[in-house]
Amino acid sequence: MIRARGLTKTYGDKVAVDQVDFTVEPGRVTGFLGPNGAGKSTTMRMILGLDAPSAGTVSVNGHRYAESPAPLREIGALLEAGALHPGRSARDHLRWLAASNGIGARRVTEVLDLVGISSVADERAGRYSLGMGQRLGIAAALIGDPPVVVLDEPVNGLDPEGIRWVRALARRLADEGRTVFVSSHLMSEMALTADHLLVIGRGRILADCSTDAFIAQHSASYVRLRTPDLAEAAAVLELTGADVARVDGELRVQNLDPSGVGDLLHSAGHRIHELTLVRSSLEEAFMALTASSVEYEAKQEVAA
Ligand SMILES: Nc1ncnc2c1ncn2[C@@H]1O[C@H](COP(=O)(O)OP(=O)(O)OP(=O)(O)O)[C@@H](O)[C@H]1O
Repeated sequence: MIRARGLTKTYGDKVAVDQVDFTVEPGRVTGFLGPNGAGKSTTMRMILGLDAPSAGTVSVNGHRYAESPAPLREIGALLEAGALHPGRSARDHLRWLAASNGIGARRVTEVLDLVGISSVADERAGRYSLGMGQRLGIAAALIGDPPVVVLDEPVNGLDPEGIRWVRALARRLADEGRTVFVSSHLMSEMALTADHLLVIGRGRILADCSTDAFIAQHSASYVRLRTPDLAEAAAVLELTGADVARVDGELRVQNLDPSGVGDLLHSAGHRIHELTLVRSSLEEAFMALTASSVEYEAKQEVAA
């Protein structure tokens, strides 16, 4: 598992990650969700020992990454695509990685098959599409058969088939009992991929809960009502304690379901032109949750 305690990273005056505590558990996909600049990559770089924390600690399987005798067998990571020698083939790149970590050459063939690029494995990586590059990056992450896998924005730039593939792979890795930590700035993507969510904004953890709990808590709904008798209908509904707002010539009703609204208005003799249950999207919930952090960023930049 991955465990962060008081994890902090500052760049000059800028606090990129601010006293963060979290645990990423094995056997499930944990989504690391936050808007651009929230601190996801910085956190992941600290997990991998690529950046030193300014304060606090982060450990992988109980110890710091830098203390691991065989890091690629401990944790596999996809950080950014394209950090690859363009003249080298996928197979050579993976062979070199395997050899320098004491991993047998057979594993190279296995991971090439696993990510589906065996047929182009001897081509120069410079010719690869973005999707193929991402698959190669994932192959490199998995070469040591690590129990912990960290993927930073793995679906960025992928086509729908590639996105589905990454999702299925993350699921399979978690089902095998691994710790899978995947970052994204897209709520909709995380809702489909992750069992558990860690939401970060302005370097702070804003939510740490199951995806189901997040959806239940944040996907607000209301009943949209169109009627020629707006004021009277609102009065009838308010008498029952419903929360009624008048917006753009319609009523928005909370605390009552559509059949409750319909029955009440019918018995009071009002005509109904529309009765719809409207659910706010998860994307909206996520934007609302992280809005203050984004606003703060924007204001800071304007001030600077
Ligand atoms: N090397 C650095 N020097 C100065 N500031 C940095 C550095 N790296 C990151 N930052 C700042 O730290 C904050 C967090 O950045 P980080 O890249 O971790 O965010 P992120 O959530 O991964 O966003 P994105 O999705 O845009 O990559 C940002 O405000 C960024 O500008």
